This record gives sequence, C-alpha cells and structure tokens, in this order.
Amino acid sequence: MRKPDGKIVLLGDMNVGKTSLLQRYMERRFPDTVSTVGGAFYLKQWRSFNISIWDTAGREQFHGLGSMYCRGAAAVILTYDVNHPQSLLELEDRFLGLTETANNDCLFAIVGNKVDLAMERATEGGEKEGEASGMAGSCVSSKVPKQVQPEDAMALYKKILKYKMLDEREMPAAERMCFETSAKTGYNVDLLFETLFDLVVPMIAQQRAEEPSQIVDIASCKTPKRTRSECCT
Ligand SMILES: Nc1nc2c(ncn2[C@@H]2O[C@H](COP(=O)(O)OP(=O)(O)OP(=O)(O)O)[C@@H](O)[C@H]2O)c(=O)[nH]1
Ligand SMILES: [Mg+2]
Repeated sequence: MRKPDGKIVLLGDMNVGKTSLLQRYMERRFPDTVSTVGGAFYLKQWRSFNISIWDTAGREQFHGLGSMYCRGAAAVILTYDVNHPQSLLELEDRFLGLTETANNDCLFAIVGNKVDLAMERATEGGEKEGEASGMAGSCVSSKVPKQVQPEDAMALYKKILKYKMLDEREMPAAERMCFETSAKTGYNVDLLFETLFDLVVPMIAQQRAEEPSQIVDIASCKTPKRTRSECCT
C-alpha cells in the first residue's frame, strides 16, 4: 500500500456525527455507530492521490490524542451539531488548540451536522421559513430555524483565520467552507468531502514538486576502483 499523500482530520464533540459522516461518504450508508475510541482512518483515492481521512474521538478522555492525529494535516473538518449550540462553542474552546500540529497552510471546514433533525422539528411545530443562509450547498438550511445559525459558523471560520494569522483574501471564503450536513440523509456530505479534496490536491501536488527527488540514479554512482594497498585487507 502506498503512503497517503495527504491527510484530512475530523474533529468535534462527542455525538455530533463525525463517524456517521465518514461512513456515509465512504460506505454510502448510515449504520448504527458506537462512540469512537482513539481514532481510525479511511483511505480515499482522489485523482492520482491517496488521501487519508481520520475520524477522532470526541470524548474528553481521548482529548490528548487529538493533536497527534492532526500532525501534518492538510485540512481539518470542525464538526458541530446544529441542534446543540454548545458543540459549536466547544470547537473554539477545546478543539481549535489541537490543530497547532497541522500544516501551516491547513484548510478549515466548519460543519453543522444533523440538519435533518432541525427539519423534522420545524415541520412538527409548523414554524415559518427563514431567510436564505448563503452557506455552501445551502438548501435545507434556508427553510428551517435551527439552534445554531449558519452565520455563527461563518463568524467562527473568520475568527479561526485571524487566530491562525491566515490572510482572509488568500483563503477560501467562509461561504465555501461552512457546510450544513446530514449524515442520515446524505445531504451535502459528498459536497463537503469533495470540496476539500479539490482544495487539498493542488497543495499536495505543489508539495510533491518542491520535495527533493527520492529516486537515486544508479548509473551516476560509479564504483570506486580498488587500489593495490586496499586488496590486502
Ligand atoms: N438524525 C441524525 N442523527 C445523526 C446524524 N449523524 C449522526 N447521527 C446520530 O448521532 C449519534 C452519534 O453519531 P456518531 O457518528 O457516532 O458521533 P461521533 O461524533 O462520531 O461521536 P464520538 O465518536 O463519540 O466522538 C448516533 O446515534 C448517530 O446515528 C445525522 O445527520 N442525523
Ligand atoms: Mg465517532
């Protein structure tokens, strides 16, 4: 198996749906999950590149492992639950600090999952339609009120760029990097992962081009001639 060319890491509080998102994308299904212990990864081939996507545990007791998983990451998916405002706050308080080990030009996506529950709630309560959110792949999000508004996620994205001292003009716009998803229905799940792959692949290609060649030219390595004195050993 070839070494992965790039790494994407899912971070976020327990129960927000990290494992479910990854399984929805990789296995095209929504199975029952158990709370993740440690971490696990899938390998995805995208164009000619191998990308590893790491699922991490949101449980406090595994928190220390987070920065280890983030080492060398090209992108981090910060995941929250649109029905639990605390899970968005946790991203800033608990998870952002783990990304210090990621690449300097690491990309950040902010993902509000379980948007299907917000829909169900709105339908049952007969609530009014909200205004268009302007988020990536927005459709469901424009119709239902949620506990966490898309603007809150976009504000966090901008805050992260500032915290990381990344130039907003050189990074993808908040509207492109903030998503609302449902691992249950599959809503926006492909869009999330494939937007990231498309952004990460040129970065990996550039890194490859800059790396010194690993190939040794055997023909140019001449065997030194033995002298008479060396023959006695
Ligand atoms: N309705 C709904 N439920 C979801 C969705 N995504 C995940 N769930 C449910 O939420 C629960 C937690 O999902 P996981 O994917 O295990 O959450 P996690 O973030 O991996 O949690 P940890 O591994 O503990 O960090 C499970 O019961 C899932 O079935 C979603 O989009 N919609
Ligand atoms: Mg999990």
